[in-house]
Amino acid sequence: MQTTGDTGGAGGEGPRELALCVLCGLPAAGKSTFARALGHQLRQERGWAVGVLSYDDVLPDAPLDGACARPPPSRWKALRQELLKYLECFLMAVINRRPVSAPASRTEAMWEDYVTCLKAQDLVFPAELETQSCYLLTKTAISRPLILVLDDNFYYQSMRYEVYQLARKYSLGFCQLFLDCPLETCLQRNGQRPQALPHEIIHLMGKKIEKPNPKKNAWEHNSLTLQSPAFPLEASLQVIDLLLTALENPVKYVEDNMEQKDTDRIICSANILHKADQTFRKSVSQTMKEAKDEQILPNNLKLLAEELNKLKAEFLEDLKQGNKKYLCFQQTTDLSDVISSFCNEKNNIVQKYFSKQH
Ligand SMILES: Nc1ncnc2c1ncn2[C@@H]1O[C@H](COP(=O)(O)OP(=O)(O)OP(=O)(O)O)[C@@H](O)[C@H]1O
Repeated sequence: MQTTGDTGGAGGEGPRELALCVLCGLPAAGKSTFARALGHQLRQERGWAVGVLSYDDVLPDAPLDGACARPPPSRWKALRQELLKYLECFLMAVINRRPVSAPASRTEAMWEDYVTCLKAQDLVFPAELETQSCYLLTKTAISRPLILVLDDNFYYQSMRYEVYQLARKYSLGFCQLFLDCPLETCLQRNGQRPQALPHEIIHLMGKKIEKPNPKKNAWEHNSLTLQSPAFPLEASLQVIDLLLTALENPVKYVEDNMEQKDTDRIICSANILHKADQTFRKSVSQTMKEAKDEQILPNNLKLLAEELNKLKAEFLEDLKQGNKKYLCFQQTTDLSDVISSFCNEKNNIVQKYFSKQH
């Protein structure tokens, strides 16, 4: 193993290629098996450095509350976040070409397992004065594209988003691989493992899992779904493509703005809908009051109210969908065209009932 020599900063080499790859899927979908094979392939065929961080290897799996196979959810979440802090320590070391220092606040056994995982993949080695809390980066870790594969279920998008935020914070590449394995296959594979999870957990996760959804979440755009059990050769080309895209397109601040724009647009749309709803309601109730004053028959009053409410619902739906002539509403807060169109159609309906009356 070679050392980095002066780990205090090997400036002048420019930005290095570094990407985080989130691997997600149901328990026993084959994530760890896939991650190992992928790591091997990338090292052999591409000469890349790869760190597979299997959460199962680092997070405690002993029942802490004595009742389930894993710690209770709040503790579990805290542990996962702690692990991301450890990952951040490593990332900062790679980016700044410095030794990896242990965070002051850490769970000792977990930190040791984490470092063991990095050492086993030739990414760090202990500093000369072997202190438990300081490790040097290997040449492997700093001399080539580095892919860090995070292997866990990541079944909620919020779990994956935490990793994305880390990528954004340090302008790293980011991608997601979803291993889509039928529930039955997962149950069957799980049943054959020495330490099988209770089947109910897999059933439950099957119901809860939020697959990567690039249409809904802009930040998930660089995602790939692989159909398990078979991961054909073509898939590996797709995977390489995904990783190359991540390496070549680190998450940039501009995406932050795009996300903010998405959020602003959603808030703006909601506000516009609310405003339109209130205006339509007011207009309908004013018309109904006028109709009563005109002494329209009760049965006709009922029909008129139904027609006007239907019209209101249609207009709101059109707005929501950005349909027809209101397509541009998402970019504007001006509702005057929509309201005048609503009033015209409303007047046509009202006219029918008023003329029946006279
Ligand atoms: N493509 C495959 N074909 C057949 N069996 C497989 C395949 N991939 C994995 N397995 C088997 O399925 C079992 C679960 O695999 P693995 O540990 O890789 O899943 P996992 O998704 O990482 O599970 P967990 O999330 O619970 O850690 C193992 O016994 C493994 O040998």
